[in-house]
Amino acid sequence: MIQFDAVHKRFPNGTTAVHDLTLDMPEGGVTVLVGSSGCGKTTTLRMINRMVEPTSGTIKVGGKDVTDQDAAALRRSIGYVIQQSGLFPHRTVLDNIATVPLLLGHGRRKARARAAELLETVGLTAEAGKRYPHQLSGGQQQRVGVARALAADPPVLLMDEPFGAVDPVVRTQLQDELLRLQKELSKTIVFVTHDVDEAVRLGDRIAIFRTGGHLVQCAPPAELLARPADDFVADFLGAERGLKLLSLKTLAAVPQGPAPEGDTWSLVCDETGRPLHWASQRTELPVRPLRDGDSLLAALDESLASPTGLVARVDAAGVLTGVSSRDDIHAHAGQAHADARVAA
Ligand SMILES: Nc1ncnc2c1ncn2[C@@H]1O[C@H](COP(=O)(O)OP(=O)(O)OP(=O)(O)O)[C@@H](O)[C@H]1O
Repeated sequence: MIQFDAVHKRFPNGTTAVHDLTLDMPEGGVTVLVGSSGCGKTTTLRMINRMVEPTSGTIKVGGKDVTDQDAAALRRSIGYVIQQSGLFPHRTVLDNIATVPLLLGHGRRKARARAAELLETVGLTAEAGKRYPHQLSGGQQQRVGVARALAADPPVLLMDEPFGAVDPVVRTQLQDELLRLQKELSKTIVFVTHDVDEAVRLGDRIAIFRTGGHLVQCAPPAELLARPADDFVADFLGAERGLKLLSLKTLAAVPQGPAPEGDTWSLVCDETGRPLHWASQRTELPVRPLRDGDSLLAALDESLASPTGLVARVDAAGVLTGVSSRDDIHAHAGQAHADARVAA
């Protein structure tokens, strides 16, 4: 757990970057800091590992006041990932990842073995480990940045716009990877972003700041979307709050029935039962089969694209389990909103 208690940061030039911040960031969860440019997100993050010192107030990590600890040792014990990956250009990828374990006194062999393991964890090949950072794509460099931050197995990971400089497709992949890793590792993560969708996707809790370093609201994404504290938060979350909420709910509970046969449209599957397309006498249209873990938003989208309004459901192996109707999906979407309003 990371605890901010009445933390204030005023820079020598008179700028107040963080104003009286009291905030708990739960252990093993992802707390996302969002807000417009200059509202104090990075300053908040950097006070956790003492790259910036607060003017007043206390910050505790795991119950210990950070100012009671040696700043360099503290920094090494906390993973830190930034937008431009911050890799050493003249060291190979493997050596970059091994940096902190080496600093911590692990032998060279052990540090490199750990680095090789991590390379795989973040989805890179052993061959990539031999290259230099400039020989990797932006997305790959960010993966190396994450691997390097994880190398000393720190309980806390600070991530400052780590996926801000890559294209939307790679960004989604990196978010997926982070969610997968987090399921296994349960780190306490503090993640800064400008992107509301990224915040909703990754955050267990989202803290919204406004200019002057004021925290406006901190809540789980569903609660924030269902009941923003004020107009600032509502505006910041954007017009499609309802749809964003549906991105948090899965399709699992929506009933399914058998696929239609002998109708105008039929669902054609291959010999193993995997859906191929919708077919009528005159034409074929694509099908996007969904799994239980896919979102209600994806289901709603597919039900609108589907010529029958039906969504093909598949199991983990991609084999058809049934279809769900647009009406049933819509009903669950409405229920998700009602539940969020009650829970908020
Ligand atoms: N070293 C510094 N000296 C003076 N002012 C600073 C310093 N670092 C940051 N600031 C100011 O403090 C405020 C908060 O900055 P910070 O970088 O924390 O915001 P941010 O929310 O992370 O912004 P962005 O989203 O643009 O990265 C800004 O007004 C910034 O100009």
